[in-house]
Amino acid sequence: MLTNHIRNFCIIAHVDHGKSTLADRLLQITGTVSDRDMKDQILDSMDLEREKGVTIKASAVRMNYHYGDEDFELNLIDTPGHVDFNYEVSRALAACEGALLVVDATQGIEAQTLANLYLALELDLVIIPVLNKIDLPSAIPDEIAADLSSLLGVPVEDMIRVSAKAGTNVEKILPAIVEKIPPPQGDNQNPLQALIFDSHYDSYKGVIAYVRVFEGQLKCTDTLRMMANTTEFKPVEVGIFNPFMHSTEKLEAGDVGYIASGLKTVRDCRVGDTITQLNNPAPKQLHGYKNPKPMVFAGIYPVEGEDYDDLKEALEKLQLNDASLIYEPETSQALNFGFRCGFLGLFHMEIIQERLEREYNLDIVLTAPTVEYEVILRSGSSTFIDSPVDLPDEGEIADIREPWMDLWIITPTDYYGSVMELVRKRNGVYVEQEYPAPNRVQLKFEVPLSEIIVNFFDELKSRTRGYASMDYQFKEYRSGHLVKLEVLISSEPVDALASIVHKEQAYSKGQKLVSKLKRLIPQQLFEVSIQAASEGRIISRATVKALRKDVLSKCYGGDISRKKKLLEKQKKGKKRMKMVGNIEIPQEAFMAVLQLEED
Ligand SMILES: Nc1nc2c(ncn2[C@@H]2O[C@H](COP(=O)(O)OP(=O)(O)OP(=O)(O)O)[C@@H](O)[C@H]2O)c(=O)[nH]1
Repeated sequence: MLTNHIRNFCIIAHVDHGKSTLADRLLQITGTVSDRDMKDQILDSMDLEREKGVTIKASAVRMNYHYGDEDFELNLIDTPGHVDFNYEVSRALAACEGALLVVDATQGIEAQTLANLYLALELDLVIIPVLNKIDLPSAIPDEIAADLSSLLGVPVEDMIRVSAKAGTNVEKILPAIVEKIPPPQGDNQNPLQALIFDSHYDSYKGVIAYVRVFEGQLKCTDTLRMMANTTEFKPVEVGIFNPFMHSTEKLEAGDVGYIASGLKTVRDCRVGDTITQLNNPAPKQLHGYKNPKPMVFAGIYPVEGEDYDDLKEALEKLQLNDASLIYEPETSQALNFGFRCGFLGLFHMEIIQERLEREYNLDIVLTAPTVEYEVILRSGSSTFIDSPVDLPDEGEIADIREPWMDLWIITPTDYYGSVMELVRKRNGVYVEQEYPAPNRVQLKFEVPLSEIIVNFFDELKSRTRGYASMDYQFKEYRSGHLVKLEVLISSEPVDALASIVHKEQAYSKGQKLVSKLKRLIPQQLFEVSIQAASEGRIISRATVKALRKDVLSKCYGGDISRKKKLLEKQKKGKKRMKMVGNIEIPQEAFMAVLQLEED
């Protein structure tokens, strides 16, 4: 097809504003998916993936659309919904010339609405504003159209008001796409430049790269090369999604489609990389390649030791489709064998945790998440550590630096004070504010990442009755007066309970932790001492008194089966305990470090 009959676009929205529902409707009205085949939210194909074991991920769908006596090819590219995947979002946007900006007419502009909009504007995308959920009684489309109009600098009449759920007005979007979004540029005669904007692993065809061809063309007989990663490969197949994988003879400049690479890991096929031809390479790669770096780290351990292999297998499987998840085996004296995992951010961590629990049915313990610290040594060298256990001896350390983030929060103005207080409590620094809409304020802060990885988002939501939204981005490493806070149980340091904290908080955190542990550690047959220590000093101390626990004393008479039952019950209770030396510590205690903020 001639490129002037192609339109490449994506849908950007804040979470839950209706992106997937709208995509479904568009596929339906263009006849890409028949009504009968219409499965709700075809673009969210995680369930399908799970059921079939192979992936049918349609995150780039070709729709045919007849308009004004001409046939058009509309490529809809899906964008990931979470802040932690901002980089992936930016690459998906880079594959398009335009974007539908979907805003919920009951909610208005939210943090991701703005974050995604700014990404799209940076890439010079044409924006088509769409107000969704106009069927809801609580919708205030006039007000929100006015807000959007002043934000985008376009007339109120330009907002397309739809109900993606009911299908109302959705048909008005297609002509707008054809008329407003420019066709792709590019020349089939130039050397090949194809941008990878997503990928997934397929057990038969290897890694499938989702590509947008900018220049040149490619066939399945060509030998190809990733320009940043330098991997060379011969494709197994090339094709398009309509909405499922459909092989074609070639992909040309302007096209969106897939290359089945035969590669075994998504790590060899990085989002943002440029694919070219081995024997006729492009002079340079497309702009914007970056290797996303994990920012948040935590240990993941099976509750039951025998689940270790299952956990390992589950992580391997998750990593097949998620190049940004990293893990390596780790042993902890308290939690035995597990994995140290790295995530892009707190939402990424939650997603992985949830998938391990729900999809793989695993009972896991997550240790307190940490960030990656840069430790400057007195010797002049520096090292990065992501676990308090790896911190060098205090005497060797000249400085510890930690990652700081830019943080944006949008909230109704009523909660202004409460949000300010929350961020201050987390050592954040106020930078500026803007009013993207009446009664809504966008606050910008700088904040240490370590302060927002535990319970921050939940607290923000509860303080603002669910109305605030946030977005954050790495800014820089800064010196932070950081120290290690250790916990000693019966004079033995317990690695899984150690943390790195701001010096001025060490004392209060140490005290809280000790009193919490005192409540959580059950009485044993002997006295147990709990201490918190930092910089070589004991900050706080408590004792759990000895107790002789005799479950059988409850049994009078000689009912042997009842005795057996009680012993059985006691054994089970013990299973959820971890032995540290000869002391039983419940799982909960390891989470205590995490939950200090809540007290
Ligand atoms: N009443 C009404 N509900 C809608 C409409 N569009 C979407 N919804 C509902 O809003 C919720 C979120 O819709 P999704 O399409 O999943 O939103 P999304 O933006 O894709 O959400 P994420 O995938 O989480 O980013 C669902 O419960 C939809 O049924 C609409 O036009 N009217």
